[in-house]
Amino acid sequence: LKAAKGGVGFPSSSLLPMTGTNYNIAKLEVINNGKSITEARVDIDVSWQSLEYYAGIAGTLAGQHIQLPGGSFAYTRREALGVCVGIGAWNYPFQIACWKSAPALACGNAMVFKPSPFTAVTAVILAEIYKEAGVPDGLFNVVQGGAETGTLLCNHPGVAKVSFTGSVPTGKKIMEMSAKTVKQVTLELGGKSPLIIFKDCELENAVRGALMANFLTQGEVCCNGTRVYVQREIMPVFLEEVVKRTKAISIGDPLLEDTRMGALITRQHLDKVLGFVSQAKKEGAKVLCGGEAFTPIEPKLKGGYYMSPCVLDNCTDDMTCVKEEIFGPVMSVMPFDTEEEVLKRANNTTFGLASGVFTRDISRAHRVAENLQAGTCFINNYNISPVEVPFGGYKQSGFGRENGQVTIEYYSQLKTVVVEMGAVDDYFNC
Ligand SMILES: NC(=O)c1ccc[n+]([C@@H]2O[C@H](COP(=O)([O-])OP(=O)(O)OC[C@H]3O[C@@H](n4cnc5c(N)ncnc54)[C@H](O)[C@@H]3O)[C@@H](O)[C@H]2O)c1
Ligand SMILES: NCCCC=O
Repeated sequence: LKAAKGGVGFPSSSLLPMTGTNYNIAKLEVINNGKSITEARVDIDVSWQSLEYYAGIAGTLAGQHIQLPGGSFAYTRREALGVCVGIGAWNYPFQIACWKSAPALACGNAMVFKPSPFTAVTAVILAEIYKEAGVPDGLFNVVQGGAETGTLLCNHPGVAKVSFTGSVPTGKKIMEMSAKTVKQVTLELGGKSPLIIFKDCELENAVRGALMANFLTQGEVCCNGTRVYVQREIMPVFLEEVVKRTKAISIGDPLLEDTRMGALITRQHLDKVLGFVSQAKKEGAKVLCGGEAFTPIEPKLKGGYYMSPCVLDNCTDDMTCVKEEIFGPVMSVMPFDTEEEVLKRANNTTFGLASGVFTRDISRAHRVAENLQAGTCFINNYNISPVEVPFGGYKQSGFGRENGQVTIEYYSQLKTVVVEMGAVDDYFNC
């Protein structure tokens, strides 16, 4: 099971069949969400890696010793916040529950977790796993429900912190509710991330990267690089390759080993994504492939929420498909000429979750990473999120981080203890 190390992406070793509990959770996640079994396995691997990582860190939490004059000193203690609420989105149900609860529990907090009502099942499995591992009753709790339940949790005076994963509009409400009792907040919100492909890139990798940046989990990934900027000279060859491979993606029963794209989350969401494609056409974009409801051959899959992955050409920065988060398998491709120009265009958004650059020029790669206004920049890859690496947004994509050591700071508070070793000053002369 430890063969797979990685994140959203597909380390090839993670495609090995799994057995036992992890495989059962992955299957449940497929039924929960509709994503392919190969992806769900990666999600479950990333999830247990998060539990192991923070369990290891728990014993290392430490403060600082500060020497003061006269032998006095101060020290700091990292302490728990109290009851933390976790509210999750439906695209990575089990993984989100682990990314929030593992650091929360490692820091000594209790957590009440509310999954999305569209994917209610696997968070309960996590609660069972914690119980089996010896976590005392009441330390990790799952409550089911939608906006109303989430509102009650955010307004509860006994809650110290809310860690939220979801859309920007809901994130704003969470912040507003939490402000009433000055709760700490972590917001992991949406994105419309740029992926910049320079003409000196390794084209094969850039094409694979563009698929990774757009079509995992049916395109329902917050950090997807859906604004693909391609340097003009290589646009024809890039488009030819990317369209050829997009057309070859196998869509169908997500429980089958060969399937690489399952079903979208709901009929309503499928209609919304298809609506973005229609709007893009009206605004002048050209559909190079996909963008339609898809009916797999198997009779039992009729009526499923499938769509063919879509590549849009002739896009411009002012189009709806380029400005708004679609959260479906729709890639918008645009040409650019210079580094300066593409950086300006890439940063011209209220989002700032992720970004990517493909180039062989090492100086350019780091310069572009420095200048992109996003919480993550992938160089020559995309959508890799190992548990050791902090993940989170800039601008309206949120604040706070998940994964990595830094997340400890978001689930704990610092107490300072000041120790006097001499006499107290007779300042008042009395
Ligand atoms: N940055 C990240 O790490 C990350 C990860 C996954 C998804 N997302 C984002 O999530 C969005 C898609 O997920 P979604 O449709 O589930 O988002 P959403 O905002 O509709 O819902 C997210 C969660 O909030 C709850 N909720 C809804 N209204 C609420 C309210 N008023 N008060 C409290 N809770 C409320 C929902 O029940 C659900 O559990 C996309 O925008 C995507 O980019 C971000
Ligand atoms: N697995 C991390 C990606 C979550 C974003 O949707």
